[in-house]
Amino acid sequence: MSINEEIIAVEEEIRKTPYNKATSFHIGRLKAKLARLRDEVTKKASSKSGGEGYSVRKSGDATVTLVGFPSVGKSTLLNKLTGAHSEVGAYEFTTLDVIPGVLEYKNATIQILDVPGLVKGAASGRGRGKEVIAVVRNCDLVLFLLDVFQPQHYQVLTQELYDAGIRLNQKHPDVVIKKQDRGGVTISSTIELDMPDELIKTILGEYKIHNAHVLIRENINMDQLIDVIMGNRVYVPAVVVANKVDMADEYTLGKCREEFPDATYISADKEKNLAEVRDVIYDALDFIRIYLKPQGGPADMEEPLIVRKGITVGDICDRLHRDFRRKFRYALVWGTSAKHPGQRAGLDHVMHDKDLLTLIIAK
Ligand SMILES: Nc1nc2c(ncn2[C@@H]2O[C@H](COP(=O)(O)OP(=O)(O)OP(=O)(O)O)[C@@H](O)[C@H]2O)c(=O)[nH]1
Repeated sequence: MSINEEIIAVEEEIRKTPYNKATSFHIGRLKAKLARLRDEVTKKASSKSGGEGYSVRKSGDATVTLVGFPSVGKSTLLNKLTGAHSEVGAYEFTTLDVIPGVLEYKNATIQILDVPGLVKGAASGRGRGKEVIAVVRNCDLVLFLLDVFQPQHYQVLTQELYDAGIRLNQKHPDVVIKKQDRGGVTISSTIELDMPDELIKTILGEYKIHNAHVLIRENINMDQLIDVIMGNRVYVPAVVVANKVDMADEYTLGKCREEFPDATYISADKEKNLAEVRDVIYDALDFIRIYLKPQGGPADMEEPLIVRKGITVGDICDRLHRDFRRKFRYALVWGTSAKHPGQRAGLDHVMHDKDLLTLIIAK
């Protein structure tokens, strides 16, 4: 049996097994096996491609990947948003390589990548899918572009990315596994868990983890536990945009809206609602503005530094100059992240939107 056949067999068995307390251990083992098999396939696929770079170098403040089936209008949207010259064709697979475009919006420079259509089987290395996956793994936001006539594509696309270890609109589970040399598995949790300890131990056992401290701070399911054990998952935000509304009748549009009430409905070709797409991208990227204030002088309120939410003083040092972290003495912070105006802060201090920052760097 090939790995892909094995995967199908295990998936089938999971689907067929009714979930209850008695079968949960069996299912847990199957899921662990499935995750391992999928990982093997992904690794094989990437080693076959010689590991050579398909990736486009990241530039700007954030990178967005357009993901969609062939001919849904990705090249058209990219061109309209950024003025890049991605070839637009009325046939499938016009995008043969990654085409980067740059969207300048509200002081942010956002790189948008149009990648070859993701087709079923991408995670297993079919078509050019594995290259798309490599790009998606490294981006900051996935923009699913759907054809309003074919919303069912969404399911295929998200499943494809899921199988390749990409988790959309999810946070890394709040679980820490510390492997030990002996002492068995000890589990501590700060909340009540649906999964019994024995099941957690069974799943860990599938990965030959027999001695470990496990700290769990949220009510996770089996899949999330496996994600933590595998350790190579990426967590990426995603938004949905439905295209070609100019051709859609009320019924088609209504059906799509029912399924995707939060999607943005556009016509890339007729430039309808493109401003909304820019806002959706900007908001989903969670940008914040930091105003740099030279010591003793006024802050530069004209050109804030555009960074992502969660950024620390240390990260900002790295961005400004390669020596700043090493020569850093302390920072002064004004704004909502500061306990009081002009609070002294260290490298780990997390900045908020519209904070003012002074860096004191040794000469
Ligand atoms: N009616 C209509 N047609 C559109 C719209 N956007 C794109 N198209 C057309 O759809 C076809 C495919 O568009 P592309 O932008 O090449 O699609 P793509 O997703 O980049 O396709 P691949 O490169 O094959 O992955 C072209 O004929 C476009 O003119 C739209 O909003 N409305």
